[in-house]
Amino acid sequence: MTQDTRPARIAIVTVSDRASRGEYPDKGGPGAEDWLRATITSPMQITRRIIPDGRASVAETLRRLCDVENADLILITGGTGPAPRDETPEGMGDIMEKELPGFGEEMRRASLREVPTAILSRQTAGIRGKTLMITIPGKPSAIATCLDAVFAAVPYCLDLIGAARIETDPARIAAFRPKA
Ligand SMILES: Nc1ncnc2c1ncn2[C@@H]1O[C@H](COP(=O)(O)OP(=O)(O)OP(=O)(O)O)[C@@H](O)[C@H]1O
Ligand SMILES: Nc1nc2c(c(=O)[nH]1)N[C@H]1C(S)=C(S)[C@@H](COP(=O)(O)O)O[C@H]1N2
Repeated sequence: MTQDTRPARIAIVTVSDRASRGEYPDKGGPGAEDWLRATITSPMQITRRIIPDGRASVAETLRRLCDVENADLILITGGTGPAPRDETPEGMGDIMEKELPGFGEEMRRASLREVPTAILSRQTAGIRGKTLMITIPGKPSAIATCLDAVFAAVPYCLDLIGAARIETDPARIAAFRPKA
């Protein structure tokens, strides 16, 4: 395990046909950024993208963020459901090297306390190189629900893959590092 002390590079990708066309303002991207800024206390650089739904659109965007922009962490919101245009998991699946299914299991469990349709989301997480990618449903309120449920494991996951080290505000998320 190598430890990287540079500022963490974090990307937030909103996947939505209508938000990408400007038919409604994107609330997911700003919501995710606010959540991260309130939670992560170590230096970070956050970038945001809004892209249309679709397997190729998601795969190309994530590949570039991983391989060219060297993101440590990517949050992807939207396109995880069963509708024909919902292909975020397929797009991420095309470029990820390892899946971390526990993320999806726990995020769905937390969401199920709020909406019975939580089981319609195929959200998951995966690794490509030194990048952790986490998918979240498009509903803006799902961001806090899902990140609250899993983020305690994210700093150690980043340690394990050789990504930047991040610290969190323990009042919001107590990062768990079993070998610290
Ligand atoms: N990025 C977003 N910003 C604001 N609201 C959103 C966003 N994504 C989803 N929503 C809201 O959540 C609802 C359900 O999300 P869902 O992803 O199913 O939308 P959708 O109808 O598939 O959107 P789109 O056609 O743009 O992909 C949407 O109808 C919209 O009201
Ligand atoms: N926390 C939370 N999870 C949620 C929802 C929600 O409103 N809140 N919506 C569900 C619904 S209705 C769908 S269709 C799926 C997929 O949403 P997506 O296609 O926008 O990713 O997420 C599910 N998970």
